[in-house]
Amino acid sequence: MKPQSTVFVALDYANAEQAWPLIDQLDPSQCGLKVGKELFTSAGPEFVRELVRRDFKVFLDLKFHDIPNTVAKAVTAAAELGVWMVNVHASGGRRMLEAARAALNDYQQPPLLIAVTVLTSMDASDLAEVGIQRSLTEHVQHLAKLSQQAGLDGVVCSAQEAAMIQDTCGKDFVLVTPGIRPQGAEQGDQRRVMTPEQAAKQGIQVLVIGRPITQAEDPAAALAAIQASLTA
Ligand SMILES: O=C(O)c1cc(=O)[nH]c(=O)n1[C@@H]1O[C@H](COP(=O)(O)O)[C@@H](O)[C@H]1O
Repeated sequence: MKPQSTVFVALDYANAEQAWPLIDQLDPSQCGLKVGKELFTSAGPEFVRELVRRDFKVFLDLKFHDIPNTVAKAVTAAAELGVWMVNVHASGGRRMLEAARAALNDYQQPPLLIAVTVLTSMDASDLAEVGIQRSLTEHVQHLAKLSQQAGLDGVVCSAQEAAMIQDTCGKDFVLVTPGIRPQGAEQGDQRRVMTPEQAAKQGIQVLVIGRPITQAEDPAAALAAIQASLTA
């Protein structure tokens, strides 16, 4: 039996006032919440603390990518907020990843530490343009292995790469997949997408879904429909 996938709603709203109407309709035992750059920049750490107080699992998606000392301090600040998961960019390199890992060593219940491999908005031509010579799949695999060697708990990747990473890194390595699009939903800026049903069948632990929920006429109903499709 494959582990059940948890949907994390990407709260990509301009401010807290716009986010609360949806959050108020959600059950913390049914989904997690992702706070990214837009909302964190406007609503700040107190908003994140309030979500934690309300028992939500919070994925703080600030994709830290900086020198090792700075990233270590930033993931420590995230742990102090009580978030469930925090991410960094794998392309920050081994020493940065190891510094982030070491920074969380003293916590009894540290947040899951996850590395972004290749953004799901990128395709092969985007990668070639930034000078990566190997194929997109090979690059994702390379960064996943590096992240695992550095002691991270898992990676962010496209659901299209899930089986390959499970083969390479094992099934306990946590996979977090954005770029999830229900059949017929607009792809927008995402390039490597998969439906929620297909992704859940692969035993991906965390499905990150934003606009198909937040831009729906009734976001809570859109989330409920996606969740029903996962267990159908
Ligand atoms: O780390 C992430 O969450 C992330 C990594 C990635 O490769 N691609 C990606 O889309 N994300 C985030 O996942 C969310 C996807 O949102 P939608 O495309 O609206 O479903 C956004 O908040 C992105 O910032």
